Amino acid sequence: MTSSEITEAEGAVDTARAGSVRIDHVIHRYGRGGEAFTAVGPVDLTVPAGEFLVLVGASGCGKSTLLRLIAGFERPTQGSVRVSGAEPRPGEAAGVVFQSPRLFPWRTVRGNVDLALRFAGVPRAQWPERRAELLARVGLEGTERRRTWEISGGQQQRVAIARALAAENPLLLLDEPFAALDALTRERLQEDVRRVTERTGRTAVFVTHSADEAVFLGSRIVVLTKSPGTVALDLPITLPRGDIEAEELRGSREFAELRARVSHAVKAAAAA
Ligand SMILES: Nc1ncnc2c1ncn2[C@@H]1O[C@H](COP(=O)(O)OP(=O)(O)OP(=O)(O)O)[C@@H](O)[C@H]1O
Repeated sequence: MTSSEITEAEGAVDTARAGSVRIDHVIHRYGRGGEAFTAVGPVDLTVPAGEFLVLVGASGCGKSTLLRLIAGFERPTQGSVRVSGAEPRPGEAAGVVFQSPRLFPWRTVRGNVDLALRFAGVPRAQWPERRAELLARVGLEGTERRRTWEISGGQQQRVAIARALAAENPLLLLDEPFAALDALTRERLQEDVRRVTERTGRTAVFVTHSADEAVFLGSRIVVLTKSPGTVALDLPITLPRGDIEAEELRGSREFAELRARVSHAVKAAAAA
């Protein structure tokens, strides 16, 4: 047992550890004065390093706002957010993947990944090796010279994931990254993201509308109430992972039961 496991077993999570997230009494409002609108909170949430947390909830309940607060794109109106023990700074706190890939269309796959490596401060001499490694990790070997408009939507989203992984950041934030993809591509990418985070030991916070996606990916699922979003359900997911094929897992009774439970909680939270 490592020292961090001992700490967690004792009930206290080491929130200064790289990749951990701590959200304390956070409330976030958009606008000011009489126009102010409370989008989130109050929320208290601690995400230990290495966890795969999925945020689920009805449209407009504040999932993306919470993710933006963790990324450091927004500062909370009240309360505090800490990533790896410090106030998050945009571009430094986490690798972020959005619903649309947001690639540079005039660049090749290689050019897009290299730009991320440059932003991450990786010395140029290491780019070829790191690029090859990142593209292999997301199943894009051999596509380096292709323009982003020459590859499929699923492949574009894989490039976006490779870019987010370029910074070697211990935290990955994903905001409905597969929502625009067809069902088959979506399932494949879910398997890839799960594998990548498991292999690299990264913490992930993933936003989705889908109970199915949440149960497949999450080691923990948090369902938010309708706006302003607060925690309605905090559910650890203990499905077998390493020893079971994705198809078998998706077809299992335990999977179906959890999916039904999450789906029910999302509907109840939206109606409350
Ligand atoms: N920049 C902004 N200015 C004002 N209001 C905003 C802003 N961003 C979000 N909101 C509002 O805050 C609420 C929460 O939005 P948010 O995007 O976080 O929800 P969400 O759960 O991610 O929604 P969806 O699932 O539809 O993407 C919504 O009512 C939204 O209209």
